[in-house]
Amino acid sequence: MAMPKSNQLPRIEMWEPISTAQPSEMDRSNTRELLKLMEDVELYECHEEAVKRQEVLGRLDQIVKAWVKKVTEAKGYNEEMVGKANVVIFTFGSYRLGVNGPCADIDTLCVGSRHVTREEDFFGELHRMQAELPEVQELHPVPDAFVPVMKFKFNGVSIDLLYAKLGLWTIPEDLNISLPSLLLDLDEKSVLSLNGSRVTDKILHMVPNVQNFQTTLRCIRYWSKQRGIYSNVAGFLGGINWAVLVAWGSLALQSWDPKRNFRDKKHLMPIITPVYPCTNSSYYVSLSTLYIMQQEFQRGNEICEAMDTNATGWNTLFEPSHFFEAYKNYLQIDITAQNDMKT
Ligand SMILES: Nc1ncnc2c1ncn2[C@@H]1O[C@H](COP(=O)(O)OP(=O)(O)OP(=O)(O)O)[C@@H](O)[C@H]1O
Ligand SMILES: [Mg+2]
Repeated sequence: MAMPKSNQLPRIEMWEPISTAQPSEMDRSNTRELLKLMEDVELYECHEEAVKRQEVLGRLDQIVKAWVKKVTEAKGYNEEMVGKANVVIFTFGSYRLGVNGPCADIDTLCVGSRHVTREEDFFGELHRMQAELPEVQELHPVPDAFVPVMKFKFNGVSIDLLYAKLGLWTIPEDLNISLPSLLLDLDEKSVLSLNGSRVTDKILHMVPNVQNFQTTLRCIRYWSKQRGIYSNVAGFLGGINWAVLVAWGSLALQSWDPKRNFRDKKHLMPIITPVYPCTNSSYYVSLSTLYIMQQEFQRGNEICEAMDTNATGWNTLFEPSHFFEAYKNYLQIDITAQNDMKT
C-alpha cells in the first residue's frame, strides 16, 4: 500500500477556529437534513430505553451501597462507621457524553473509601453478590486488564463497572472527582479507573455548546462506523478519540511529551486526553490505519465541500465502506460487538 508523504497533505493549524462566519441558509438546510437522517437511521435511543437505563443505574447504586455496608461490617468496624460507609457511582464514556446509541454499553465507575479494596471486596464480595442476582447475566470480572473491569448485563443492559479506591475514610454523595487532590497517594489502577470519568467531565465542561458538540460527535461516530474506521483495538479511533477530536483537538499537551519521552515520539497520531495524567489515547494507530483514515478524511471533506455547490446528499458521506464490509465478512464477527471491547 503506497503511503502518502506527510508534505503531500494540506496542513491546517487547529489553534484558531477555521472560520467564525455565521452559517449560510445552505448550511442551515444541510443541518436540518442531517438531523433528519440521524433520526431516520435510529442513532437516538427511544424514551423507554433511556428510562430503562436510568432504572438500571438506580438499582446498581442500591446494590453497591448495600455491598459497602456489608464489607464494612464484616471487617469489624463499629456501627457509626458502617452507617457512614458509602460508595458513589459515576458514568462516563458515550452514555455520559449523551451520544450513546440504542444498544451501547454504560461505562460506570464505583468510587469507594480507603478500607474497601479492589481485589478482596470488589472482585470478591461484590462479584459474589452480583452472581446471585437474577437481574445480572453474563458476569465477567477482568481483574488483570490494564484498567480492571467487571463486565455484565443488568436486565439486558451492558455495563462496564470500574472501581477506584480513594484515600478518604468516607465518600460524600456529592463527591467532585475532578479535584486533582483526590489523586494523591492513589494506586495506579485507581488513577486509571478515575481517568475515564474525569476526562468525560472535563470535555463536557470545556465545550462551548454541549448540544452542538453532542450532535457533531454523534454524526462523526456514525460516519466513522459506516466507513469502518471506528475501533480503538483495530488501530483506528474509538469513542474517546473522536470525542477529544470533536471537542477541541490539540490542546492540553502537558503530560504527553515527545521531546522528553522516546516512546511518545514514535506515536503517529497523538490524541491527548485533557486531564492529568494526560496520555495519548490513540497509541494503536499504525502507518496503514493512519493512511486509511487520511483517505477517509479527504473523501469526507470533498463530499462536504461538494454539498455547498451541488445536490450531493448526506447519504454519500455515510455510504458503508467496501473495505469495512469485506473486513466484517472475512472475520465473520459482529463488528459492533468488537467496538464495545475495551483496550
Ligand atoms: N485508549 C484510551 N485512552 C484513554 N481513555 C480511554 C481509552 N479507551 C477508553 N478510555 C476511557 O473509557 C471511556 C469509555 O470507552 P469506550 O471504548 O466504551 O468508548 P465510548 O466513548 O463509551 O464509546 P462506545 O459507545 O463505543 O462504548 C472513554 O470515554 C475514555 O474515557
Ligand atoms: Mg462505552
